[in-house]
Amino acid sequence: MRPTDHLRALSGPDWQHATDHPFCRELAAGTLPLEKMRWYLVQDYKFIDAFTRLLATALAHAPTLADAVPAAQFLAVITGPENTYFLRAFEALEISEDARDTPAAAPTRAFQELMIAARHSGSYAEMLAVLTVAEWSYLTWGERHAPPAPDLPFWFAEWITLHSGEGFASVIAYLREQLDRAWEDLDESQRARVEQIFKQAVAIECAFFDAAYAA
Ligand SMILES: Cc1ncc(CN)c(N)n1
Repeated sequence: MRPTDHLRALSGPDWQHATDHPFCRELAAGTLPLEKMRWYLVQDYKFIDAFTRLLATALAHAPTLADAVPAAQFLAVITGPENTYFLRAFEALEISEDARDTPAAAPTRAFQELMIAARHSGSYAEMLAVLTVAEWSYLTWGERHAPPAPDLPFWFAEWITLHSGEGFASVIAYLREQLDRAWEDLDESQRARVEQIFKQAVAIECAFFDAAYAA
């Protein structure tokens, strides 16, 4: 079994919950209340900040230039089309600067802390564990709902297209391959730590969607 399949299996029912959440089902159906989407966008933009820094740090730890290039290209997507998606959605949904200034909610903080710890760990495998959960879980729900219905407003439709399709699938293939390879060089206690981080990241993905859905 691939190490990343082993890690996913360890996260058990949380994986299913994180990748088939009513929040995403309603988003794809266009029935998600806008207040929930506003909450999600404000909190997720805070997630993106720490995520971008973690991805940049993982890139710096890639063993070769060839291993770093896909991360650099993905970084350009996050800081390009994904960043402008947020800015356009804030404007279209009339989310003011003040509303965006709200403190990070508990699951956002938990994610930020996990990403900051991974970033400072010096361990490429730990960084990849968090990145892989974040992108693989999103690809899984994104693919369930792609392509978006043609009449869906862009703040729903583009969130699906950003997390589905060949280009995004190749990012997850890359992250999984990097983590599978890094895993081979870990000793038992390092593997246990990666397992714990992977499981924790999946649990926080669940908590993040639960909080957005309850907003
Ligand atoms: C909480 C969370 N997890 C993952 C992703 C996917 N980039 C995201 N935008 N937000």
